[in-house]
Amino acid sequence: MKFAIQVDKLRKQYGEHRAVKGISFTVEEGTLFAFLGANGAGKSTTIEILCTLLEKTSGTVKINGHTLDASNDNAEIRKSIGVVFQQSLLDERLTVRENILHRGKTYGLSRGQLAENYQFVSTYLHLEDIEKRKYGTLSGGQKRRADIARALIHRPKILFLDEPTTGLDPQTRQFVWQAIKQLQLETNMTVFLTTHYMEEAAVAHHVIVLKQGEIVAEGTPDALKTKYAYDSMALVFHNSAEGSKWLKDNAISYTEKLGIYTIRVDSTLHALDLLKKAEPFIASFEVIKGTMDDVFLHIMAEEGAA
Ligand SMILES: Nc1ncnc2c1ncn2[C@@H]1O[C@H](COP(=O)(O)OP(=O)(O)OP(=O)(O)O)[C@@H](O)[C@H]1O
Repeated sequence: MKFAIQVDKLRKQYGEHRAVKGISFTVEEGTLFAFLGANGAGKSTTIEILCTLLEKTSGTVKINGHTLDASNDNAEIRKSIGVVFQQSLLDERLTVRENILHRGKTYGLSRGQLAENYQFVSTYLHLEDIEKRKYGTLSGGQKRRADIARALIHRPKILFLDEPTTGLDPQTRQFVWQAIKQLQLETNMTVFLTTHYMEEAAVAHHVIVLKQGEIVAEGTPDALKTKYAYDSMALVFHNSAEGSKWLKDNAISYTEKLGIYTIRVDSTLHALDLLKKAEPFIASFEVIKGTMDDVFLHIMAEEGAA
């Protein structure tokens, strides 16, 4: 197994404030890695350190085999990563194409290589319709596409994205997110992202939940869902009194709201088993799968609200 990122006991202190408290984790090459956390958890601080933009207080960090803060390594790290932050870095007065090509030149790419790379980013981010427009005139979603294209022009091994879809409308968010996922899958690039959207974290290979500078949970989305979320089943009975009696007689705990009885189930098969037994009483039912939202809420509640 090859690691794109290795972080060991990373700490960051702003004066007296301990923003990151000795976290350790690894990111496998070619995976999509999601960093979750409530506001102020330390996500941006961590990502800025990994991208060489902020000095760490202590700990070791390796990016693509280069050790952060070792001689010349930070320059090598910068060449091998692409970064998209919440604030854009593109020039409002230049066209999208000019902005991206200008960025490519700062990496010393040859004319041929630059043209090839531009074609690559343009295809993935669908730049055809916006490349001739000035960056300052674009919508939020169009800007985001250009931001990501700029970060990819030198074909980095790792793409860092700090809340890439925050503030976008749902349709644009979906579009940008599809492009990121497709890129990751088809080019085997490592993608490290912070996000507030649980459905985005749900498709990551690995998720870390950060709280007040510490890792409070990590694993695959499935493992986290198994541990922190559960499936439930909503039942409507022909006769509520008879239905609730059946639940009580079978020692099944439930909550009830407006005649809908919700019970916890271990799995879909468990739900099926219960349905067979309670069939004479049931007018309708719905099995509700546990979500990453449940995971996040559960972890936040468990560890005390931020
Ligand atoms: N330059 C700074 N000086 C002092 N404290 C800071 C500085 N930058 C961040 N902090 C503090 O460090 C903690 C972590 O902040 P950080 O921005 O990394 O969190 P975050 O998880 O990215 O939050 P958000 O989701 O709101 O962006 C917060 O308590 C924040 O107030």
